[in-house]
Amino acid sequence: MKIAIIGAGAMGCLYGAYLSRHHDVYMIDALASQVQAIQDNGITIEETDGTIAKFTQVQACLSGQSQEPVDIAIVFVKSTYTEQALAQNRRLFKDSTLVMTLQNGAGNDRKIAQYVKPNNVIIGTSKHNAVNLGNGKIKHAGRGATDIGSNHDANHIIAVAADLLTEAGFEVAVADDIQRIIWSKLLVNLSVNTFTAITQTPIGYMIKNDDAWDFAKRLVYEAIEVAEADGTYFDRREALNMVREVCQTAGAGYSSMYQDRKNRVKMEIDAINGAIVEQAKQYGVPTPYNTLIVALIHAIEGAYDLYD
Ligand SMILES: NC(=O)C1=CN([C@@H]2O[C@H](COP(=O)(O)OP(=O)(O)OC[C@H]3O[C@@H](n4cnc5c(N)ncnc54)[C@H](OP(=O)(O)O)[C@@H]3O)[C@@H](O)[C@H]2O)C=CC1
Ligand SMILES: CC(C)(CO)C(=O)C(=O)O
Repeated sequence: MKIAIIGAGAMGCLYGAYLSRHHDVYMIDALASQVQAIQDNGITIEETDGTIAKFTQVQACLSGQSQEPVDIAIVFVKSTYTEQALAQNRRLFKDSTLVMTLQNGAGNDRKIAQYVKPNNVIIGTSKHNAVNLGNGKIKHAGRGATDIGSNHDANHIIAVAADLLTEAGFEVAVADDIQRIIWSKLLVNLSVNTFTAITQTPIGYMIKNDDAWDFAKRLVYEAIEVAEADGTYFDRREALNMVREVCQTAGAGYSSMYQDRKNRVKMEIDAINGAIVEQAKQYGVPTPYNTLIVALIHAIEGAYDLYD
C-alpha cells in the first residue's frame, strides 16, 4: 500500500518507520532539513531498551510537493497545523483514500472530513510516547495501545487500518464508542501535557509529587463534568488510574507539549484544555481551572521572545 505520513516529527517518524517494514511510506513535512535528513539517512529510532533501529526504505518530501494520491494518509501534525497541512497536501487524497488522525486534541476529524468522505475518516489515539531528537531521529519513550474508530458506519475501513497497524507491530484496539476514547485521551493530555509543559519535567514526575497530582485531579474532575454533560460518563477513580498508568508507562518520556515549550513553538492548548472550556460553555458547566491553564500556557508562549 502507498501510505503518506503528514507530519514527519516524533510520532510521524515512529508510525512511518514501523509501517515501512511492509509498505511504501512517504514522510511529508514542512521542515526542509527534516525532509533532507530522512531522504539521506532514513529514520532512526532509539528504543527504551537502548537498541537502535534504522529504517532506510522510507521516502520523504516537502509538504505540498507530492501530487501522487495514496491509499492511506496518517495525520501527525500538531492540531494547530491540521488545516494548513491538509490544504497543502489535498492532492494526496483520491476518492478511496483513508485518512486517519492519531493527533491529540478535539476537532481534527471534522477538519479532515472537509477533504475526504466522512466515512473514510478514521479517528484514533495513541498511547505511545516519542521524543523528537531532530534529523529523522526519535526516542521511543513509551508504548501502549492505538485505539481507532469512526463516527460513521465504517467497519470495513477500520478493519483495514487495524490490520495495517497490527502488521507493523502496533497493539490496536478497535473502539465501539470513539467519543469515550477521545474524552479519555483528552483527560490524559489536559493534565499530563500541561503539567509537564509548565514545570518542564518528565511525564513520570506528576505522580511522584502530591501537589502535582492534586493539580491533575482538579483539571480531570472538572473536565469529567463537561464530558458527562456531553453524554460520556466516567468513574472518577478509573479516570485517575488511567492518567496514572500513562505517567507510569511513559514515566521517563517527555510530553509533546513539554517539547513544544522547549522548542518555543505554539502549544496545542486550544485543542485540548481550550476545547473543554469551549464545550463547557454550551452546557453552562464552570471550568475555572482549565480556563486558567489555557491563559497560563498562552502567557508562557507570549514570553518566548522576551527572555533567554
Ligand atoms: N510526541 C508524543 O509522544 C505524542 C504526540 N501525540 C500527538 O501527535 C501529534 C504529533 O505530535 P509530535 O509528533 O510530537 O509533533 P512534532 O512537532 O514532533 O511533529 C509534527 C511535525 O509536523 C510538521 N508540520 C507542521 N506543519 C506541517 C505542514 N503544513 N505539513 C506537513 N508537516 C507539517 C512539523 O514541522 P515543523 O517542525 O517545521 O513545525 C513537525 O515536524 C500531536 O497532535 C501530538 O499531540 C500523541 C501521542 C503522543
Ligand atoms: C502524554 C502522552 C505521551 C501520552 O501518550 C501524549 O499524548 C503526548 O505527549 O502528547
